[in-house]
Amino acid sequence: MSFPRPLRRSVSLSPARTLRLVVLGQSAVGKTALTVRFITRRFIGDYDPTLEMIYRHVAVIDGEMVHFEILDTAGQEEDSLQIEEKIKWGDGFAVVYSVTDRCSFDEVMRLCFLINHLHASPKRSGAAEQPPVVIVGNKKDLQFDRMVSTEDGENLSKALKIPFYEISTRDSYEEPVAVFSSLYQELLRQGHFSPGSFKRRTVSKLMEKIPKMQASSTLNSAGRSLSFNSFRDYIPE
Ligand SMILES: Nc1nc2c(ncn2[C@@H]2O[C@H](COP(=O)(O)OP(=O)(O)OP(=O)(O)O)[C@@H](O)[C@H]2O)c(=O)[nH]1
Repeated sequence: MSFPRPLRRSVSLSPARTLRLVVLGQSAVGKTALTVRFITRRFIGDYDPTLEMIYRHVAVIDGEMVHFEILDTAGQEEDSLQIEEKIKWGDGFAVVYSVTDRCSFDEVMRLCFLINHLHASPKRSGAAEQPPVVIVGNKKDLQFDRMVSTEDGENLSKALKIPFYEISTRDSYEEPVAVFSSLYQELLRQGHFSPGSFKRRTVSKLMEKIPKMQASSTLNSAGRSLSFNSFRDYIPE
């Protein structure tokens, strides 16, 4: 998989595409760790439980500049209206569970159905097409604490016809990249973007209240994304 590609100066970039992704799942499954790993390449061990956060990140994929807006949701109980609002906001979805937490796995199916229900719209190209969703089984490094087998994840993936990744955000940078990359590729395949379009939509009142974090990485002379030193280095907008 060729993602993300270093920026070469000779590449002429089309106008940016903006891709809104929502990371869903129960508390402590690793949603923030996954998002921050993708954006910064680093695994940062401890976070306070997340309130909603939108991360912005720019990556160059196959010569296209892609603006990611990633909504890292709170895993703690929310009312269903709030979750629905967030799901409606997104273009693509990562539904995360921890292989060490059976309850978090049981929640995946409910979230996937909710996403399909809310995005079943004639506006989507190919009415029968599902919105891009991936199921992510995180923390596979914790083999001794495992409560959900790989087979469980694969069976759910087959039943729901949704791609499945079992990953360790702690041990791998490539695996989180594959998760976000596959959502991008699927949105592209579905023709969700008009070529080179810069898609902006109205941000709902609820989303305006969500604190935003700017995480657009700059590119150094070696053509690699600069990482942030720590979570605190993000600059609030
Ligand atoms: N061993 C291991 N620990 C992980 C991994 N991913 C995340 N964690 C840890 O799991 C804990 C929870 O991670 P978070 O990213 O805060 O989880 P979250 O889903 O965002 O939690 P909420 O904000 O409460 O919704 C942290 O202590 C992380 O360091 C992983 O792949 N392996």
